[in-house]
Amino acid sequence: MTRRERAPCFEIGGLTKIYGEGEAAVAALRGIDLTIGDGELVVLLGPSGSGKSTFLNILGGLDAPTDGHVRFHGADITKFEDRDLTRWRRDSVGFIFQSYNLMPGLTADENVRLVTEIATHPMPVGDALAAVGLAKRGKHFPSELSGGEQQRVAIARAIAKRPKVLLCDEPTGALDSATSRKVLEVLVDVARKEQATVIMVTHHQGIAPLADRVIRFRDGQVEEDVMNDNPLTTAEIVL
Ligand SMILES: Nc1ncnc2c1ncn2[C@@H]1O[C@H](COP(=O)(O)OP(=O)(O)OP(=O)(O)O)[C@@H](O)[C@H]1O
Repeated sequence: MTRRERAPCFEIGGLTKIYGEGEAAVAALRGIDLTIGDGELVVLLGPSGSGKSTFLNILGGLDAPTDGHVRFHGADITKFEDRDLTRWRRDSVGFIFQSYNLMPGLTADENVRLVTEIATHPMPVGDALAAVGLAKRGKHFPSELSGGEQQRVAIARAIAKRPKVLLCDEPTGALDSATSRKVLEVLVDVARKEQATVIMVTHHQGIAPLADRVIRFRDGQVEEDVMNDNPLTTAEIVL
C-alpha cells in the first residue's frame, strides 16, 4: 500500500522538546512535521543524540513535548489528561525496548499475562507466545531463555493486547545478526498480520530495506524521509 492509500495514524506538527532551562537547555526535537499512515512500517535512523528516543517516547505518551501536536486518529494525545493518556497507552501502544524489561521472577506466560489482564481486547497468552514461536516455553523464567527468546517474549507481551501501534527502540540492539533476523521476522510478521503501525528506531542501516518508509533524524529535525514501495523480507536483508 502506498502512502496515498493509507489513512493517517499519527499527524505530528511542530513537535518540539527542550530538556532543561537556560544555559543547560537541550533541544532534542526542533519542529518535527510528519504524517505516519495506518499499518506503515517505519524505520527511524539518525546519529546518537538526534532525538529518536525522545520522539518515540512522546508518540507513546511516555513523555510530553514542549510544543507541537501529536494527533492519533485525529485526537491530540498531548492534550489528554493523565488518566486518558494512560488508558490510551494501555489500549493502543506496545513498546519493545533493547533491554527486554521482563519481570525476572515471572515465567514467560506470567509476563505476558501482566498485560492481557489489563487490556481491553487481548489475545490469549498462548496465542501471543505461539505467534513468536515460543508456545512451549511459557513455563520458563527469563533466566532460562536466550537473549533472542527473551526479546520474543517481550514482543509477545507487546502484541498480546493487539495494539494499534508498536514502538520499538533498538529491538535488536543486544542481539547477534542471526538472532536479530529471527526477532525481526517475528516483529514484521505480527505487525503485518495485526496491521499495527510500527515505528522502529535502530542504528543498524541494514534493517532499513525492511521498511515501507525510512526517516532519518539529525539534530532533532527530519533530514530525510524516503518511501520504499518494495520492502525486502527479513531473509533478504544484509545484517
Ligand atoms: N531527560 C533528559 N534530560 C536532558 N537531556 C536529555 C534527556 N533525554 C535526552 N536528552 C538529550 O536530548 C537529545 C536527544 O536524545 P535522544 O535520546 O532522543 O537521542 P537518540 O537519537 O535516541 O540517541 P541514541 O541513538 O544515542 O539513543 C540528546 O542530546 C540527549 O542528551
